[in-house]
Amino acid sequence: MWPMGISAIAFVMIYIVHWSYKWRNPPSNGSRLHPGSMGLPPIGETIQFFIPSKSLDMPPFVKNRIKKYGPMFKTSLAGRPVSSDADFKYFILQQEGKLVELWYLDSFAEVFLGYIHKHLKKLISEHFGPKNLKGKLLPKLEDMVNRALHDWTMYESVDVKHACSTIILDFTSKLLFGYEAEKRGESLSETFASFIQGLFSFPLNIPGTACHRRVQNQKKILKTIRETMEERRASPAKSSEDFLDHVMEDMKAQNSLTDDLVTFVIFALLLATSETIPSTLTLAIKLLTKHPLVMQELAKENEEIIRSRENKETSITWKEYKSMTFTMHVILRMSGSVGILRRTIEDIYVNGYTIPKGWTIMIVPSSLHLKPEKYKDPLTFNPWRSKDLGPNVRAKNFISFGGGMRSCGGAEFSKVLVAVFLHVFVTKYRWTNVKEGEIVRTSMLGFGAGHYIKVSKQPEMKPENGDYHL
Ligand code: HEM
Repeated sequence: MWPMGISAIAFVMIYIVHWSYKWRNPPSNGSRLHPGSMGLPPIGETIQFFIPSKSLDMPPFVKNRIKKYGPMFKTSLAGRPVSSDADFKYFILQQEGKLVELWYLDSFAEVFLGYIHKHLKKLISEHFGPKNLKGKLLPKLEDMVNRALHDWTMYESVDVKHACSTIILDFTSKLLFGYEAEKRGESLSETFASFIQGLFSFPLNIPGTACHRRVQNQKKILKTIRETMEERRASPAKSSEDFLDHVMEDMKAQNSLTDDLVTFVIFALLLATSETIPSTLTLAIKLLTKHPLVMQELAKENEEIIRSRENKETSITWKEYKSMTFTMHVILRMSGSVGILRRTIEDIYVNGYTIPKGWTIMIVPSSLHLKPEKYKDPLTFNPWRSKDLGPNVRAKNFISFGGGMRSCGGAEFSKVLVAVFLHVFVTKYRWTNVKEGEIVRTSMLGFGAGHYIKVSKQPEMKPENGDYHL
């Protein structure tokens, strides 16, 4: 009996050692894989990857490995072999469908981006792109910001990210499917906040858990969108020329556009706006508060725009927006909250190493955005620096909105919204910190228990050479 037991244990141990060896030395068809560690099976280095960082600097996971192994390293996340690049991100983003394809750790993101690209990119661009922004949305956005900031002055403190998320979701939900938060007496922001919290929870769907709340909240929003579709089918006269109306028109000709898919895409677009722009704005406000001289410059530049108008009451024109030199590039460059994943569909050879077919390439924007060789003193807050770089250098060294065929469909909308928000905020309001939110970077950018400010109206626009006091 004993010898059999010992043989069985020995067999299991040999199997584990062999499995572990194969895991740590993945097949490469005889070519050289770049250095790095695959961690321990089956999770590899997933836990280290998800440890939150409390700084705007490059995520320690990436920074430490670049220091140890060089700009390219291999690792393993969620059971899959991953190669992280530092130097050829721009190239990879141009290789969609040739050397790489879309792939996400989160199947939700993959499905969303896959469908959107295939069916709805043109429609998204018609609604969120420069033409509609220029012709229709710009004054509406300014009006929305004016009303929101006026409301903020009524509170002793405002959680910036949450408050931004509320106004942006109210705006986009109307744009997408005519949802009128004010009339309904309910903004979608609470539901989304709860959904997002649940995204990073343990995937156990039992009542009382964050995961359960995520599922319930997702269902609730999907139901609201679906009901709107049904109402419109029942009484077409109610149509309002929004995104949903246009998709429903397309649905008549395209069988692949099912109710489920359309509902899901609208949900995903709401999700895209609910997290990204609010984080950017919160970081902008946080950094401006810390850098009064930058704040002063920004206020002067924006006041000058108003002063040079013949009619002071008019809203921002497209030309004025384009003349604003304070860009959100600097904020996004420093926030680096979005990671981009691709799967190789061919072996890729780089600098004597191979990234085998089927591997994941992890594009971490901050390892490019915070590279001192590309941006001198990368963590210094200088909103005007990207202007000095020139458009070509900037395009290659800035990938917060992705690049190539799959670049962000909401990039211009996001840029306009941030510019308009800051324009109104610095020319008409002032603020003080109530409670500073600590930076927490996971795959998204968070601010601890929230970044709270007190907002008040500026008595009047300051004289031309007046100082700006926070
Ligand atoms: C600060 C704001 C935003 C950031 C940083 C951002 C970032 C990104 C990135 C990095 C991608 C590329 C993903 C990939 O290549 O795998 C992307 C794609 C996309 N984004 Fe955004 N996004 C923002 C706001 C928005 C908004 C407001 C919308 C909605 C109107 C939006 C809609 C999309 C769509 C539709 C795609 C898919 C494009 C395609 O696959 O063809 N984004 N975004």
